[in-house]
Amino acid sequence: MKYISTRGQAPVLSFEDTMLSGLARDGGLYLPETIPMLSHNEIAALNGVSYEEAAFRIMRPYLGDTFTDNEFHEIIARAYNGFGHAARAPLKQLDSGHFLLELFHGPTLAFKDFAMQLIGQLFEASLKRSGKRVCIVGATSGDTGSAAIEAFRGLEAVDVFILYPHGRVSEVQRRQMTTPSESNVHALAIDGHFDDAQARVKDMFNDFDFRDAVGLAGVNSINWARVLAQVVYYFTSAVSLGAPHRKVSFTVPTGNFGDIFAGYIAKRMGLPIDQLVVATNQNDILHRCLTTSEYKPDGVVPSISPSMDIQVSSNFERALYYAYGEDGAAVAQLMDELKAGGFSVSQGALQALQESFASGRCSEEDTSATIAATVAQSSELLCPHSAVGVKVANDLRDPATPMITLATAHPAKFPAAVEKAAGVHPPLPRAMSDLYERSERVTRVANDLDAIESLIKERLPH
Ligand SMILES: Cc1ncc(COP(=O)(O)O)c(C=O)c1O
Ligand SMILES: N[C@@H](CCOP(=O)(O)O)C(=O)O
Repeated sequence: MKYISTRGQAPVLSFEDTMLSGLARDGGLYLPETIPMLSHNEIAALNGVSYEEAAFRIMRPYLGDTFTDNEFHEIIARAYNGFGHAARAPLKQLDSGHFLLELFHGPTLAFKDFAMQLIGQLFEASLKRSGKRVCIVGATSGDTGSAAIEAFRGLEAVDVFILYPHGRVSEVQRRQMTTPSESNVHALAIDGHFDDAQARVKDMFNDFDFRDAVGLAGVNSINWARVLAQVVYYFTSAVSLGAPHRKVSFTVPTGNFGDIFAGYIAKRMGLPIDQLVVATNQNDILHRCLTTSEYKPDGVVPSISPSMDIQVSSNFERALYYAYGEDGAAVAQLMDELKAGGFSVSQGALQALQESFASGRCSEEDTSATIAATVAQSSELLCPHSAVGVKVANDLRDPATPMITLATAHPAKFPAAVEKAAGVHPPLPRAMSDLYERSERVTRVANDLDAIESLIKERLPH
């Protein structure tokens, strides 16, 4: 399996090199040259197998000869061993025809653990074999950072620097990033919002001297392996509701477009998905683009679902690549226009996007009201991101088709918003109950590329 860039001008890479290199050298994002299909029978045969076995069967075709089957089985087993639920991604029924896919039973209580725990194991196995060392730099609005730090803390051949927007993540998210004591992990609080942090990370990848000097790697969803790992739970949940013999729909709380894009890949692999619904908070650039064709970032507004406070949605580029008929030059042109303020999607591409994705927006008031109503009706305490999904799913769903809404984080990561909405305090799981007593280690940084690069170079072991 070979991987190509959305902008068409970067070297074609293997799975392993794609995983270790992050952003393509032309600024684009890597995608597999072809998307492998699973047959009707292969999908049906996923029914009743463990999450780990399903993960093996779904991801194996993408890996080429990077690992033997045996090695890959062991990597997957280690990745999901620490999850707090035997099913890994259990489904709960909310009401007739509406199901919640709980993706928060991993070590940092958000869906990011599904990919990050796996990537931690993949990196470790690959780097042990090659003897190489990498420097991971990531941007986070809260959950990617904590999942990355958890997955890579203490690893010999990896240093991790996570940029998070100062004052714009929840206290639990911040503490998950700032309290690990291992010297190879570094939390950096940047003056700015998530889009600034993500832009600086991409700048570092595009600064080839820096990139090559430090051995830069990325674990944001620019990394194809992140998206790939997230494809798995679309299959396992759909199959448990009767796929491939019947269609299901998904609603996905969306910010950087990685999770919903994994759903799109699942559909292209043959999973019979009816609606794929993008659910946004008040930072609704994706909903506006999918309904009007205009993609013009106009400033991030803080919300009670802070992990989705994003206006420059990285993986939308991958969706645009397919919507423009796999035309890398057209994507590169749009990304240039974005740098200058924004772009309009062509009519043909908009139609293609609308054939793949529906969308809706949830206000702050509706987010709180959905948390309150859901706990009253079904005893399920939602985090604000999942509530955005549930509200939009209720607005758009077709009662004839089961709807699965992705519950992307545990309510205990956002206790203030949840308690205000529902009057219930969500306690942290026991393993984390002393989180508020642990001491924090964080460095405040300006939104300045040179300053951040210098700090990283100083901190790296010489
Ligand atoms: C809890 C939570 N929900 C939803 C999202 C949005 O996911 P994506 O960025 O893949 O669209 C995020 C951030 O990624 C998140 O942390
Ligand atoms: N919401 C994310 C933002 C980064 O997204 P990613 O999927 O590209 O890593 C977060 O929690 O950090």
